[in-house]
Amino acid sequence: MTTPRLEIRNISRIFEGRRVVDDVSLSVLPGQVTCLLGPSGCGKSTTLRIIAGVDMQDAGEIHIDGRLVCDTLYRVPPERRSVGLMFQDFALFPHLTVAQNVAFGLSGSKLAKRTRVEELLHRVDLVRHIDDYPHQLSGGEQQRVALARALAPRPKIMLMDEPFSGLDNRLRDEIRDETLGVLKDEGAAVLLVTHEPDEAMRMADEIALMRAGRIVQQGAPYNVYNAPVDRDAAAFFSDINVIRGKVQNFLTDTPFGRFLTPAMPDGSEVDIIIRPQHVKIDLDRNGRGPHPTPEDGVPARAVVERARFMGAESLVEFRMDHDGSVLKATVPAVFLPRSGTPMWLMIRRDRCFVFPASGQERRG
Ligand SMILES: Nc1ncnc2c1ncn2[C@@H]1O[C@H](COP(=O)(O)OP(=O)(O)OP(=O)(O)O)[C@@H](O)[C@H]1O
Repeated sequence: MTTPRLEIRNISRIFEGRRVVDDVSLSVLPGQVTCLLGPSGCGKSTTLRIIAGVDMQDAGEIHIDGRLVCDTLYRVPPERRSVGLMFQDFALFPHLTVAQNVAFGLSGSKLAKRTRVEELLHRVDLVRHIDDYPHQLSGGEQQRVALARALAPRPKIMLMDEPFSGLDNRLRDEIRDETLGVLKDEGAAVLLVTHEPDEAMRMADEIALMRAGRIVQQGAPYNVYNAPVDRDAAAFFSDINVIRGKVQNFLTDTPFGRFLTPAMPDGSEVDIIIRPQHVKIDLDRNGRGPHPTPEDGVPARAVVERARFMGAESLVEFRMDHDGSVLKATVPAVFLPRSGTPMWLMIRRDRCFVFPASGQERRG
């Protein structure tokens, strides 16, 4: 089995009596990108700062390549952990050229340093700017220099805290993809903090979903998206529709048909969750809809409340006939039916998640 490049075990951090990082464990293999994903304030940056060695945990251990670097008694100083850092506001030194910035953390002969600087500037496609100063570069170019500078000493681990959030949308995707390519070439283990699900889906080999100081789910993006552990985990990645029902004899009846709910006790309420892109829309034919199918269950009637064109897709909101709730559907095309148009909706059963009902309703 490969030894994780980075392993943190049962890390906790308490600020003013509040456990902002709560028993967090995770590992990152060499060459792997793990995204620590969660809403603002959930403890992502604190976790990263502890790994970097600029903050100290109250409990737990950090191991790099199988060697303990920090517990509550023993502590390798930050500069000896072979950790590269890249933050959103991790500014370049304004009075140094691009080459001098990249060479900043390097030791060795002048020639060896120059070779490494040129190699990295080739990778990030900035050789032509080697003697320029930061103010002569665009935001995206500065970001690439910061990446080259962080990678120059060949860190075993790269810690990145929202590194792309200062860039405008158009640039961001390009820089993300380019950065990923460079990180993969360099083979460092990467732990990237973000609150944006899209960024995590785009960058990560593995996502660790964090909430209120804890990691609630960890896995490949495909699994975290398609098999969320609970309703909030599902809702973190997209809008969701919630259809509530009551369990009877291990089954739950809904306007979209009957669902098997074997693990739920009789009389309990369940939330059946479906993402808008997995709602199917069909026309109303004189009050009749499509036939039920095993894949999509029973159609339920609704009228269009409003439809909006979003660019890559259209978002249609429906008012359901059976209880007046609102259901959202997205269509990857221009589809803008008039308000009040009757239609039939079906839901893809293989894409439904069933959880015990949570306290707060999120319908309509
Ligand atoms: N030095 C500190 N003293 C007291 N509280 C702190 C300190 N640092 C962080 N916190 C608190 O700990 C919680 C977690 O903060 P942290 O910065 O780790 O969250 P985050 O998930 O990275 O959020 P964001 O995405 O907004 O940066 C927050 O409620 C924050 O106010």
